[in-house]
Amino acid sequence: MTQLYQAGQGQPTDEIRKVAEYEGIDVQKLTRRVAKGHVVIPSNKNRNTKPCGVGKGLRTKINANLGSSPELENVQLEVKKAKIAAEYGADALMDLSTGPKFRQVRQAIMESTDIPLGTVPIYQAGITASDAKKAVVNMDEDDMFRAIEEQAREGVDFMTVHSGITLDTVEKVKKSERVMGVVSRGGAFLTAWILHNQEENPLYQNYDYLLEIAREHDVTLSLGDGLRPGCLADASDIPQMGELLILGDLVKRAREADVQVMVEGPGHVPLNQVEANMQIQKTVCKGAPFYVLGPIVTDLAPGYDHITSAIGGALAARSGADFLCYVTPAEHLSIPGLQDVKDGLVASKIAAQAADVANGLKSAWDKEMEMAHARKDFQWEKQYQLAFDPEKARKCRERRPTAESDMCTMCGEFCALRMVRDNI
Ligand SMILES: C[C@H]1O[C@@H](n2cnc3c(N)ncnc32)[C@H](O)[C@@H]1O
Ligand SMILES: Cc1ncc(COP(=O)(O)O)c(N)n1
Ligand code: MET
Ligand code: SF4
Ligand SMILES: [Zn+2]
Repeated sequence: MTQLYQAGQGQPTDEIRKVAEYEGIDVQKLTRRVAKGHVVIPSNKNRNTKPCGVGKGLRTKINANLGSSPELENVQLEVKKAKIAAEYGADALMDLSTGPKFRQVRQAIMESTDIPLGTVPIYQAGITASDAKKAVVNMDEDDMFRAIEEQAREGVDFMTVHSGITLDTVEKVKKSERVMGVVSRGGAFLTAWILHNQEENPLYQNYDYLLEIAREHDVTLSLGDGLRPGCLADASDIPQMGELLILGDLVKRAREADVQVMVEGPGHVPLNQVEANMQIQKTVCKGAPFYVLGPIVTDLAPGYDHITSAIGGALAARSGADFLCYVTPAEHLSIPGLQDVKDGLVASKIAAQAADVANGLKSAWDKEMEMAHARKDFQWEKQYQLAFDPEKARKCRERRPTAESDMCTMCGEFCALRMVRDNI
């Protein structure tokens, strides 16, 4: 019995009750939203985590990507990244490991954190095939479903499946005038597989089997955007939209099978197209939670893509996105380090809060009011405590202290707040 099934019977699950409490919303209302598929709570039956609700009316959530690559693999480093991500407010983690010790990394992350974990099982299938059969394109359907099943048993809470990459959408990519082709890693594995084998994507062809596994372990599916744009010029093009139409159909089928489902989205999108992208997804996918990567709104800032994506992320979350995948300053340049993880998270938290305030979320406004009062009253400790990055705020003030606490070195004795307070 899945959470979606229970919610459909009007029965709030323990997870629904907990999320309703954290978010300060009515349990029955949340149960209805889960039943409709407008909210998902990724929570595998085989793992205990702090439940995190994603979707309509809830605080915008943040995911932090981590994991090893063939170029850098250190299990303890990934555990440290997971801990820093959790410390700076990540609501979920994705282990995107592609190094040989991917199992150890996944296990260590699950053991050292209590927040929901997502994965992309096609990576495991691809790496295993690359190792045992010489190439990713030599993986077969069994390899794919074996990876999904193994990870579902281990307790992975949500899984990205690129089921929208099909013979037809691959054809659309070939015919298109895309500059960047395919930039999604899972999308590339499956596009290459289809081109090599000239067969339909098993994750599409046998989607019902995928749903069976997800239902058995109550895994939430995250329908991958394998054809997301990799540069501004490719945004909102025919391959991206063609894939989205398929995802809309797959959302419906997941819900009919009582499997929770969300949808992944772009990517690299000019600011003026962000809102339309959110509205189209919400319409085509019938209100399914939308999980976006950025969007990055200019490609001219490598080293600062946490900022380019926070700008896009704020507008996206204001326009319907529910879940922001952080982007770190290392994006497009290298695997992120610890500082990158922290900087990426802080930037996403800013984007999410900006959107939550604009969307009128009470909990977001409450914090803004607390900060306003702490500032007015020169309560520095309180300000640090409310800050997304307390350490940085403290360092900034303490490097130039003032003799009196009710001012800072910006204006000194001419402190505006103090001048008016003393004369009113
Ligand atoms: C889809 C997103 O996943 C990110 N991504 C892929 N692999 C890793 C990794 N090992 N660590 C962190 N992020 C990763 C990419 O940078 C892209 O933004
Ligand atoms: C928001 C989002 N989009 C995509 C992916 C998967 O990465 P990829 O598609 O590159 O395999 C992800 N982990 N999160
Ligand atoms: C081509 S780099 C791989 C990830 C990329 N940043 C993306 O938008 O998906
Ligand atoms: S440039 Fe780097 S991040 Fe982009 S697809 Fe290639 S290896 Fe991955
Ligand atoms: Zn990119």
